[in-house]
Amino acid sequence: MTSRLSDRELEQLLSDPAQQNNPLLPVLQQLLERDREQRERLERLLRISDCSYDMARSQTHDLLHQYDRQLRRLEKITRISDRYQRSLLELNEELKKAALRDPLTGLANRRLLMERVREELDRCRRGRAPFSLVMLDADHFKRINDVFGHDTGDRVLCMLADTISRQLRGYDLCARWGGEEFMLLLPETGLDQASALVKRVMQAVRSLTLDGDSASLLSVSAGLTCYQPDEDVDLTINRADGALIQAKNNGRDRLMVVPH
Ligand SMILES: Nc1nc2c(ncn2[C@@H]2O[C@H](COP(=O)(O)OP(=O)(O)OP(=O)(O)O)[C@@H](O)[C@H]2O)c(=O)[nH]1
Repeated sequence: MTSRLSDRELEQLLSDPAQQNNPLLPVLQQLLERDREQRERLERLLRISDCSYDMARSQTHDLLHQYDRQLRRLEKITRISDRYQRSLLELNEELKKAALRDPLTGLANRRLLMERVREELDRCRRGRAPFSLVMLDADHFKRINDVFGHDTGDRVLCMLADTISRQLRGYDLCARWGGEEFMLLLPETGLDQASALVKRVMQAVRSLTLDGDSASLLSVSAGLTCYQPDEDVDLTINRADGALIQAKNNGRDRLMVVPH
C-alpha cells in the first residue's frame, strides 16, 4: 500500500542537509511546486463551482417562490372569477324570473302567459284538444282599497292570487293580467270541465276573510271561452273579456260562458 507524503514531510526532506547532493532533489522540488499549483487551481475551480451552485440554488429558490406566489394569485383570481360567474348566472336567472313574473303576487305576468298560450296553439295545431281561457276580475276592488287602505288591498290581491292558484291543476296557469284582473290558461280543457274549475275558484274566493273577520271579503266575476281551431288567439282573448264584461253587467260574482 502506498501512502502519500504530506507537504510538511516533503519540505523536511528537501531541506534535509543529508539530501542536498541527491540528484533527485530538484526534480522532487519541481514536482512539489507543480502539485501545489494543481491543487490551488483545483481549489479555485471548486470555489467557483460552489459559488455557481449556491447562486443557481438561490435563483431556483427565488423562481420557485415567485411561481408559488403567482400560482396562489391565479387560484385567488380563479376563485373570484368563479364566484363572479356564479353570481352573474344567479342574477341572470333572477332577471329572467323577474321579467316573467308579477312582482306583487309572484304569478306569471302577461308575457309568460302569452308564451304559454303560443305553446298551446302549437299543441292544438298538432291535433291536441283545445284550451280554455278564463278572464277573472275582483268585484268592487276599489272598495277594499278605500276601506282598508292600499297596503291591505295589495295583501288581498296576494291572497286572491294564492286562492286561485290552489284550485288549479299542475299544468294550468294563472297570470296577473293587470290590476285586479287575472287570466287562467287551462290546457286541453273543454268548457264543461273549465266551468266546474272556475266555480270552484269562485267558491274559494267567497270564503276568503280578512284578519279573523267572518264576513266574506270578496267575490270575482269570470268570463270563459274555448280556443276555436285556427282562429287568431286575440279573438279568443277578446271573447273571454267580453264574457267577463257580461258577468259584471249581469250583477257580478258570476261566470259567463261564451263558447265561440
Ligand atoms: N291595492 C292595489 N289596488 C289595485 C292594484 N291594481 C289595481 N288596483 C285597484 O283596483 C281598483 C279597480 O277599480 P275598478 O276598475 O273601478 O273596479 P272595481 O272597483 O274592482 O269594480 P268592478 O271591477 O266594476 O267590480 C282600483 O281602485 C285600483 O286602484 C294593486 O296592485 N294594488
